[in-house]
Amino acid sequence: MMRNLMRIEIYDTTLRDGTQAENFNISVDDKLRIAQELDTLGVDFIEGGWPGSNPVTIEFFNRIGEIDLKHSKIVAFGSTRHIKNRPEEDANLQALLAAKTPAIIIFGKSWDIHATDALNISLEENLQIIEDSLAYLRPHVEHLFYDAEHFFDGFKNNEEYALKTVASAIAGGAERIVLCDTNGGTLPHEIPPIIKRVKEFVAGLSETVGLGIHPHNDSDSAVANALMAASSGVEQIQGTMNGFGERCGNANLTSIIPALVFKMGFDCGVKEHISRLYGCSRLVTELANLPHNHYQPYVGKSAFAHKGGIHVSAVKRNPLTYEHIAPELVGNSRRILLSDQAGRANILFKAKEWGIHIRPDDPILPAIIKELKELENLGYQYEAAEASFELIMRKLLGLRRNYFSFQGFRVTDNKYRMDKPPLTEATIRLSVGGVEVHTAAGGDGPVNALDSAIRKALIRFYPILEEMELVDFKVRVLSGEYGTEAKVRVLIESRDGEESWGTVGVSVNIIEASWQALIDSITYKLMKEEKK
Ligand SMILES: CC(=O)SCCNC(=O)CCNC(=O)[C@H](O)C(C)(C)COP(=O)(O)OP(=O)(O)OC[C@H]1O[C@@H](n2cnc3c(N)ncnc32)[C@H](O)[C@@H]1OP(=O)(O)O
Ligand SMILES: CC(=O)C(=O)O
Repeated sequence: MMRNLMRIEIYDTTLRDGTQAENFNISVDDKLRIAQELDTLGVDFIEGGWPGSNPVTIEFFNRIGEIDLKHSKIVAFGSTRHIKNRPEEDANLQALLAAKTPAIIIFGKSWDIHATDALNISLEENLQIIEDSLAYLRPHVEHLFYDAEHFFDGFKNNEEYALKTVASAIAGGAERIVLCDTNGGTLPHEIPPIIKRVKEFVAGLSETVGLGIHPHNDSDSAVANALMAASSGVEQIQGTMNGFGERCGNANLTSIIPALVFKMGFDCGVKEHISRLYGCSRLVTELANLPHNHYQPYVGKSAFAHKGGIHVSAVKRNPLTYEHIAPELVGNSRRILLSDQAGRANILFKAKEWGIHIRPDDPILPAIIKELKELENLGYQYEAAEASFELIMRKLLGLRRNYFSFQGFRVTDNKYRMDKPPLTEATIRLSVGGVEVHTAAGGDGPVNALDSAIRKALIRFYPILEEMELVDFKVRVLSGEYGTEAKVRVLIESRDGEESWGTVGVSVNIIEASWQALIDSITYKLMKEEKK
């Protein structure tokens, strides 16, 4: 239910804190591409990096200045000055100014032990460097923010001192005090009373300074903490796309933004473009060359994937029954999965998607479900191999054409010298429309050789097969539950210029299982062309 229409700032730090995540590495070009997408999405502030820390970041700030952003303001990040330097000679503060951004944020210490033990300075000196670093930057920049590092831990340990650091930041000219849960240990119930106290304190010092929050996810509470902070009245939420960030990550903006917009009634720049969220989330993982998390709320591939028959049946009647929001709102889409947990509704949904007409009372329906469940019991799995199941469904309905007829194959691996890889060859026999073909081909391995031989045999009849390629090949050993033989399941993903599709094979023999999946893949491509 919409409760208010308060404006809230969305501040993205994927390009800074996100890059502090293990294995998250992106180039300057990637950073520029992400910044442009965040701008199109309507994020208010984009933290580009720490200009004092590395050449990639400096290049980013040089180049982003030449790009005309429509909505977002770029922020340069850094720390308070070093105790030994005066602000005007501190390299870090100078680098922040050289970045020539409309906004700067610096972090300082709120927790007394960080001043005394990490910086090795007195509590008084810490207050001084916070205030004079900000005061030095203030005249040079449109927006000046202060990241109160470890604020929640500092507040719990020494409330009076943590609040003094906030007072120093306000005295230095910060317009936002961003309360950081740097170690990510704070739990949602702790957020409202602390924010209430800080708001009262800040209100006693300034009428214009607002609060922000920057939660980390070490207790798996970063999103919840951000939402608690929003409902406690902060003006700015900081997080990253997909929650990438140091250690367990930052607050995930792909969960926070839809919650703010659709569930809490907040207004923000992203509201208008929120259907780009799914694409933006995928762009970030793609450029970082990381797998996208299927189970991510809102933007994961599985976020609106329905498997249980009961769910599918109800969703078809009214999606609200098992979907908390409409997937299209964030650019995602509903998916119906095929598995041994499917019922009639799953099959009817898929049939419709594949252009197959089956009436809900068609007596073939129970037979299709039975076939699906029996095959899954034998080790086949159709969630990632829907093309194989479409072929089965068409066969049961008498709608499947035989494009070729296989008579046999042989695969040999000849390890003729111990210091050389084996020579692998496949020979196959098949016929197309009564024409017999007997072909051989070599390959890097047995499956590659088999694939090459099948295509060599078929391509002169079906040149369209040139368009397709195998993009993924997965083998899984199916253990005890399927009997004493070690069965394997092979999943193949193929693609052409238009789409990708998955097929499956199961056998105690890996070559046989691969052959089944290969044949399905080729048959699916031929059927697809014919459907056109
Ligand atoms: C909570 C956060 O996420 S903060 C952001 C963390 N991100 C990063 O650290 C990534 C980028 N960092 C870097 O490239 C490097 O650490 C640099 C360039 C910033 C600094 O490198 P170095 O000068 O070699 O120092 P080092 O990495 O050991 O950091 C410790 C120094 O930073 C100083 N420092 C740490 N926090 C602050 C602060 N808020 N204000 C002033 N100085 C600080 C410490 O006092 C210490 O200096 P000292 O040894 O003279 O006492
Ligand atoms: C500033 C920051 O990244 C933190 O305190 O977590």
